[in-house]
Amino acid sequence: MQDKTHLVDEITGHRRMRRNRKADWTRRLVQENHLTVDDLIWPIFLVPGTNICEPIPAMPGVNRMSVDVAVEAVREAADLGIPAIATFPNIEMELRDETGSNALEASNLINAATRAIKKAVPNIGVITDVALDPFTSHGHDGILRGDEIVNDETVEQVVQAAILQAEAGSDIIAPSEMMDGRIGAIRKGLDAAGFQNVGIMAYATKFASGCYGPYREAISTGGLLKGDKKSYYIDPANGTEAVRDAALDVEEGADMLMVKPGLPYLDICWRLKETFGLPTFAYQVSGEYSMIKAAAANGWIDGDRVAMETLLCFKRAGCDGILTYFAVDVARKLAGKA
Ligand SMILES: NCc1[nH]cc(CCC(=O)O)c1CC(=O)O
Repeated sequence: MQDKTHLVDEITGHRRMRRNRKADWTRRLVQENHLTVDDLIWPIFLVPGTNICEPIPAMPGVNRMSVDVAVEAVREAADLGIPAIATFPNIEMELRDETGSNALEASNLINAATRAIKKAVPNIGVITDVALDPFTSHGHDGILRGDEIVNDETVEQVVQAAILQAEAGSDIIAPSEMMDGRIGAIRKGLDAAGFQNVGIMAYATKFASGCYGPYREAISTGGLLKGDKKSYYIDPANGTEAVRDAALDVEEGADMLMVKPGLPYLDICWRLKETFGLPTFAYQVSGEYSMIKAAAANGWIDGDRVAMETLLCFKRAGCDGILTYFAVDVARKLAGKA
């Protein structure tokens, strides 16, 4: 019989991958990617009123907050070193209409929150979405005429909404509605209004995903949505189309790119970073968060460990940062406070 040790040596020669893995110190020494608090963007949900902090059942650990409560939560996030937040409003049903006209109110919920947050916590970045879905009675991101989401009219309105958000103090406009030509139009509109320093993070590749369910519960659009968003979001089957779509956003003046959802689309993160070299972000969306939370609640996975692993994987895939509902928990953990 042949000597088994000898057999392994013959196959691997002197190469032994496990030498670098043998101890904690070697593993730390060769670690290629790291997650730090600087990588985190925290998405938060807003509700009208005061002193409200209501749990979102489909997203355990995530709350809808009135502006006063949100300000304190954002202060804690800033103290932990989180660089930026992204805000999403749950607008009163009475204010929602066919065209999402509340998006054009200078003091609507999202703008009121931006003003209060920038006043109380000036050193945290505020990123605001200009899609119309929180404001429309049909839950679509744009203006619905018949059964069509009309592109150019939506873009015009989105530009006006972006200018109002910039006036309120938003640092970065993040348009998620995937209308064609929106990045260029928003850039022009912001510049003409004197907001050359307000950036644009393009939801460059937003896919028609099943992973947005809990978010729609959070801002109460789930029950409203007629049909689906396949006529404006990208087909999950299409990678090359996603790169082309992002190329237009880059050409039109995007400062940063985002991929959404995150984990099932790591190949897109990688391709965008390799192709354009712009700061590239992933949005680990509500469904991704809830899947981890649900499995952890059942005792099937170690939720904290899996959350950290997924975030690190975004870094490995080339992302400069991640929008994640885990941001505050993770920041606490990174600071040794949890
Ligand atoms: N403009 C829509 C929008 N803005 C943020 C999310 C999803 C975020 C998440 O799931 O965490 C969506 C998706 C949608 O409802 O179609």
